[in-house]
Amino acid sequence: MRSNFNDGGLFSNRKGHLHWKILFSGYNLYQYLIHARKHFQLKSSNGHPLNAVSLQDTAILILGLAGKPLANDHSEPQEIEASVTASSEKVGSTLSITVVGASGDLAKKKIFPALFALYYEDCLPEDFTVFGYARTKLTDEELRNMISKTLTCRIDKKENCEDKMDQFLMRCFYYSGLYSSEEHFAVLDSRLKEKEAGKLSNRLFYLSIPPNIFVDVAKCASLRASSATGWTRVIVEKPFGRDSESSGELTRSLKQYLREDQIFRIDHYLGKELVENLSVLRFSNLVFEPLWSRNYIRNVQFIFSEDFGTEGRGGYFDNYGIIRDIMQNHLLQILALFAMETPVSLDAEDIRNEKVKVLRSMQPLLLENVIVGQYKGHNKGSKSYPAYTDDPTVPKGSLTPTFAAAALFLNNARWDGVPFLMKAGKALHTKRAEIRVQFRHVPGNLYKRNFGTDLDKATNELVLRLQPDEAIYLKINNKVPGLGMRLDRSDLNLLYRSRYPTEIPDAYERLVLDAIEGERRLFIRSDELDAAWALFTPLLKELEEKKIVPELYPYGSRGPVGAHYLAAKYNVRWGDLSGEDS
Ligand SMILES: NC(=O)C1=CN([C@@H]2O[C@H](COP(=O)(O)OP(=O)(O)OC[C@H]3O[C@@H](n4cnc5c(N)ncnc54)[C@H](OP(=O)(O)O)[C@@H]3O)[C@@H](O)[C@H]2O)C=CC1
Ligand SMILES: O=C1O[C@H](COP(=O)(O)O)[C@@H](O)[C@H](O)[C@H]1O
Repeated sequence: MRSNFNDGGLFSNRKGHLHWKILFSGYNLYQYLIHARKHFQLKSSNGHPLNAVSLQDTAILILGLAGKPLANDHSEPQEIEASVTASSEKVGSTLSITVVGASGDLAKKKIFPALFALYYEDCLPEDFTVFGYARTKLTDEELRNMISKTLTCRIDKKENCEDKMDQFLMRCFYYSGLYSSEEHFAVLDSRLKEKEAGKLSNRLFYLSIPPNIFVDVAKCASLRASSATGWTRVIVEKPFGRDSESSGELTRSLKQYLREDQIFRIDHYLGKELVENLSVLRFSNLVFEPLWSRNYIRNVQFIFSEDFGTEGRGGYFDNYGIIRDIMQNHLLQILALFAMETPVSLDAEDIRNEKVKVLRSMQPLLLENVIVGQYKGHNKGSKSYPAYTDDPTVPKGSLTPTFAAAALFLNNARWDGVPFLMKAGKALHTKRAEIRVQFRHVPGNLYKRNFGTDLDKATNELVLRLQPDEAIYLKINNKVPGLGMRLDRSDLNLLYRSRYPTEIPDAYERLVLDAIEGERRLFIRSDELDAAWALFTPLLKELEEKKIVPELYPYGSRGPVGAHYLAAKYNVRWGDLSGEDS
């Protein structure tokens, strides 16, 4: 179990806790809290003592046991949750995780492996159960066989891994049911109760299913399989609608059955290590924050590229396209984190308040600032690569973009006039995700003549490579050693695999753990979602109404040339095409 608390400091540096220790010594509160700490102090990703409140409520609970009232129905949800969390320690508590859509691709590829990794890292509570739920008929054993194929051990920690896998699999069970059947969820509830054995239960539902059945499942889970004693939370996978209207409708429907604080809208890019590090880099290093504005930054680029097509997911993809699949969520979320003002604290609401301000400050996205593309078939040597429209699940003549580039602007004092460029594409020449920050020219540069006419090539560029091979590097101009005065471009390079020889956790591990711990910072709040859709919906409607034909690009190429013209319009060169990268 990950623990946040510094043993020596718990009571001495928190005045209130010291007070309680004395006040409740008759209940052996110290022992109680130490025990609670051991079992409940899971550390969330913001590194804060999340359960400090719970410990406080432990004291309140004891006060309650001594005759004062406990949180009632009028309390804030978090307060109830905290009191319940605390009371659970008396009777023992358990966590039940139900993966709805357990037979699907995401569940097998990401969710079960993330749960195993958390178990292996001792991040799950001692008492937990995992249930798979889907329509496919499977026995517990068949589910275990299915998921065992995708569980992996950490490269750097192999010891006891096989045993741990077996132990984990023994905690996994399956129930086959329909997504809209309250009766089936009632049976699931009784199966969960059997495993929970009368303990206080916290329940997490992961909706790894197509979006058209989100609401059915939220309804059935909420009405028939909610925990009666602990918290119930629901992780919802994207897509959260396909425009403002459908997203608003989805939010309203979900909120018929769930409170906002129970809904965890996942954007797995927010769980990526380098996206987490973006704020650390900026706010904890004096050298970056003063440069973080229009005064020093010429443009910022958010680049996503995959070297494979929609293989197998064409049916889903054709209804969404690359703008909805990648830009409206992953890239825009990173942009918001990048551009936000310093939040009041690292608390979820403070960070999300700042992000939403960025999203609301975006200038409308004009069609003239967007280019779209679609990959076409291509032969290379003896190998042939299919066109997007060769996918049998894609309608012939589809105009759905598999590539898009956009120039966005923010209407605020910090970023006025700075182009924020996004580029996302499938079936390109490489698999990569990066944030690139290109700085302005050095005014009155003494070494100007050493760069020749191409001053652009000599600007500093900060690159955060999110994947693969995580790295942060800064392109600088440097004197080539020797008697002459020759400059070249070099990198100050932080290559993660050299500096941190441990395996980086998958984004899903961090996010599932945060959901278990009630840490909402990396999940999308409904107002963020509304603002993100408000930005993209008019553009998407215009593209569809005007039936804009995407520019074709060969499978495995660098994408349509239109992207260069778009960047050039703002005097920008795409950083990933400069050919001098580490
Ligand atoms: N796969 C990925 O890499 C990613 C997926 N997502 C999102 O995660 C969610 C799950 O993705 P993924 O696992 O790929 O999805 P799948 O298409 O594999 O669906 C998951 C499960 O849902 C059930 N299902 C599928 N279609 C229907 C339908 N029309 N009606 C009712 N049930 C259906 C099936 O289970 P059964 O038939 O057994 O009931 C299936 O195994 C989706 O919302 C997706 O957009 C997000 C990011 C990446
Ligand atoms: O959400 C999605 O993300 C994946 C890419 O995720 P990554 O973590 O492998 O970079 C993308 O392939 C998929 O189309 C999209 O729905």
